[in-house]
Amino acid sequence: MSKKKLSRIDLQNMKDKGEKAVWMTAYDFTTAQLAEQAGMDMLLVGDSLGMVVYGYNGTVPVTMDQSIYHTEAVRRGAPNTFIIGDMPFGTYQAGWDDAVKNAVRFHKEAGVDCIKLEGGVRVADTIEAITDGGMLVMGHVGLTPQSTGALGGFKAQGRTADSAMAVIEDAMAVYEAGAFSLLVEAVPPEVTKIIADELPIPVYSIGAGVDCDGQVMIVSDILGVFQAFTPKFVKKYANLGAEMQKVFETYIKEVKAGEFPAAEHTYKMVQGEFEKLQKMRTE
Ligand SMILES: Nc1nc(=O)c2c([nH]1)NC[C@@H]1CN(c3ccc(C(=O)N[C@@H](CCC(=O)O)C(=O)O)cc3)CN21
Ligand SMILES: CC(C)C(=O)C(=O)O
Ligand SMILES: [Mg+2]
Repeated sequence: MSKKKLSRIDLQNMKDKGEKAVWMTAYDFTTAQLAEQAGMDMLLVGDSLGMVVYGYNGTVPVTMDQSIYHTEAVRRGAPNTFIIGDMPFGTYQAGWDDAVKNAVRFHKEAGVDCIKLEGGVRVADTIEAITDGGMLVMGHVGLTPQSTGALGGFKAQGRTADSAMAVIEDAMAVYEAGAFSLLVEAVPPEVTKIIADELPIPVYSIGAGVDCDGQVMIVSDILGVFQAFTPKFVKKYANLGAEMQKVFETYIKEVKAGEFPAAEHTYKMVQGEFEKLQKMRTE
């Protein structure tokens, strides 16, 4: 099955027609290939890779190089899918110059279609600078995992009127700065609906309810392979972790018992060559 890669216009049309966009994270070639074959609208090479691939307890340690390597692999697996590069912590905080250069790296080295960065009012100028550079920016407001230090943990946002106002103001700032779309994370659905209704650009949710223009999930969560924690908003569509463990156990058992490899997993010597070899070794 070959499909045409979506553009920002397609994504905008989907919002305008009320058609949901579905995306997930991917960090490797194989997963990206399967997602493209399944018809995924977009793929995010999330800095969540720090937690689900590298085992850090947050996203703060993730580097630009790590993100580039994984994004290159995902692009090779999904050449016809809209790919979002996730700007790691520290690659856009120190100034526009840095931010624009790192956004350019994602495009030149990893072939992304857009980049995403976290924050609202405080990153509006940065979004504007990258947009002025001719690149597409997706905003990310609500729970912003790179600032869990400031937020006091991975906590849902917008649960009080004051906090909801702050999330809405962040969303407005991201839009006014020129972002082409916005991700809202871990916010009550009523607040997300206000944002999706008021902003003309597509508004997507992770843990922020159904009343918006699409959803994203972490691939390791929907497959049921990530065990360290499960956010409330995750739906596990399978328990592949248990399946994987069963495979590993069976493999161990069969090798120990001498049952694997069987004849069909081995190579045959060319006719007559083994006899020749035995003769050579006795001469
Ligand atoms: N595997 C994975 N899934 C994710 O959704 C995810 C990551 N990793 N890494 C980056 C961030 C971190 N995220 C998280 C992590 C934990 C909670 C969580 O456990 N929240 C609690 C409530 C905590 C509170 O409000 O105090 C919950 O019950 O949802 C939420 C989002 C979302 N992102
Ligand atoms: C929370 C999600 C969508 C994200 O930014 C990531 O996977 O890094
Ligand atoms: Mg991220």
